[in-house]
Amino acid sequence: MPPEAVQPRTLPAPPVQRRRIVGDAAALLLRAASPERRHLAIGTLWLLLAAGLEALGPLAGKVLIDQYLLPRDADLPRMAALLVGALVAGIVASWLRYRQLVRLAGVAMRSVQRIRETVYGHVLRLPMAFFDHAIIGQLVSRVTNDTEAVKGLYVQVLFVILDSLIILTGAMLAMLWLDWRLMLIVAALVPAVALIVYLYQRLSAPAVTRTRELRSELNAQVAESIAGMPVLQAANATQRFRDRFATLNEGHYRSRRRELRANAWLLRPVLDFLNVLLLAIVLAVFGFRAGGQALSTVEVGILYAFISYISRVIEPLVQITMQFSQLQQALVSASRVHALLAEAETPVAGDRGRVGAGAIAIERLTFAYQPGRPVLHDITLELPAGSFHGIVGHTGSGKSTLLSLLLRFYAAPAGSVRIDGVPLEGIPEESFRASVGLVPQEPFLLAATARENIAVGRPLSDAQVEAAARAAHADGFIRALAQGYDTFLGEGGARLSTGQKQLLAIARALAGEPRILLLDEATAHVDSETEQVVQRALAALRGRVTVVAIAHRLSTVRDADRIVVLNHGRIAELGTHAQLMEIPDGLYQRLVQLQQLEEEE
Ligand SMILES: Nc1ncnc2c1ncn2[C@@H]1O[C@H](COP(=O)(O)OP(=O)(O)OP(=O)(O)O)[C@@H](O)[C@H]1O
Repeated sequence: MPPEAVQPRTLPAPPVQRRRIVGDAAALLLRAASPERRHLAIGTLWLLLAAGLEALGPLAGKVLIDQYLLPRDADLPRMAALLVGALVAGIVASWLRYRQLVRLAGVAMRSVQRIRETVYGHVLRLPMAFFDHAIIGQLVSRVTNDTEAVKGLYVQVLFVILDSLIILTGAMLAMLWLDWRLMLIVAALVPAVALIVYLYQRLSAPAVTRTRELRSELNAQVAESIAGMPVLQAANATQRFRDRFATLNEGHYRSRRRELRANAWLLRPVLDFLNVLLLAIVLAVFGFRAGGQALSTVEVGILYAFISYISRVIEPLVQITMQFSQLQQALVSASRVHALLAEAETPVAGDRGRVGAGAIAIERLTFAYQPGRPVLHDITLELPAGSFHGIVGHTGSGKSTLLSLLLRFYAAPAGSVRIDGVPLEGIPEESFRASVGLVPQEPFLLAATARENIAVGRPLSDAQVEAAARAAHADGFIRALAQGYDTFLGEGGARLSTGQKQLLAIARALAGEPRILLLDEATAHVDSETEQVVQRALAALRGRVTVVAIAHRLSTVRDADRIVVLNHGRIAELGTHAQLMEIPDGLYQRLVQLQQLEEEE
């Protein structure tokens, strides 16, 4: 296998700072749980009460031993009252714990539901520049898997750790009351456990982070392979992708195994050993104090209570530490979700102005994706309302970039683009998107019906959808489908030809009744007949809609009011087809001649 096949395709992650991960995760939890403050407070309060009631059990046992059993004082009514009291306290405590855990489970699930919706909503508002670098599978993983793992964080933090801490505190307080010196011996367990957790974390944290990274890469590869399946199969690359997947998967298995080893060695066995050690120490202390004599009745009672409490201290500590590996994973996930949420959203546009007739004015527009490397230079252009402009130029000359700026996918320098006199950045989003339609180069279709694909969630009547389809000359082929407008088009419109998809995309853009229509090589993949259909559809918009069409196929824009010829990000020529053809040795003329040659070949 070639070495590059095993390299992960994502950039190596910067070393993760533990403190930052915990801080990010805490910020995310607080944010998601803030509407649940009341439930959290009540749940914690009742859990405290439950722990208090549970702590009474061994105390009742101590009193029973001290006052009745050892002195052989069979005061039956009092003994029965003590036992019934302890039983009722136990039942109430169990009921309270059950109710509160159900309550906190609700808090956890609602919070995660909220986080997932927030993350998805946030992703929808991210600027296009973000998606230039995003890997789809990893993003999907953030929205689904990582948010699910955050639920683990809630379950661990809220249920196990909170509940365990409360039980622990209750038992420690009871021991403090019984014999503070013995309590101090038991309390020595807490730093010992802290040390174990620290060691565990040191050993397993890199493996936990790596496991999650690899899982996300596995997702990314599956998503990418499915999206590019025709290319993969045609290029006979499936074996290579299988190998790469297997290597990633093997890495995932190894790092998961490392994690589990640390878990298996450090957690339960060490804690169980500490439990035994502690019992031995407490028994030794009692033996030492008694100095060979029989224990007094008071001491027997205390010994009984202490042995009960030690198991109550150990069990929560075991629970907390056992949850640690999951907690680690959940923390990493939460911090990644937090990082995604920290990505700056597209700035909110102003609230003045709206698109009217659709006149576009571009003035001295210079734009760079990377600082210092402009791809558009000093563009000045007037596009009157209702006009039809074609944009042509060689590959990489900046045509799509200009369109992306008109679409506000990237922020154009303030004031350099105006629509009806209003700076682009000042037009409210709703009004802007409703007035500017796009027909992209790759017509993106949803796995839905033809009707839904034209409406894309907008509240359009059937008549409006069908009128748009007629205007795009798509009505004929849609009606010929098995269920007409209600025909399911398959994932990505798999049941349509490329030309039909393109007409559908035009219908979708027209259905919004835009004032401005932008087309990005809408005829690149269609046959000459469909191209003529598109041309007729565009011609019908003349005077009503401002049309800007990028075209590789020059015949599409031949009839445009003006054709803009871009060359290395600058306007090289501007005029009608006839005017441009007259420029001696002109760029446009050469493009036309080249295309004629290609067609003849
Ligand atoms: N998202 C991006 N990030 C960085 N550089 C980009 C990005 N998109 C395009 N470029 C660069 O900007 C330049 C102009 O690209 P653009 O896509 O606008 O050209 P184009 O004329 O539309 O090309 P084509 O006809 O091939 O679609 C190119 O050099 C390209 O590499």
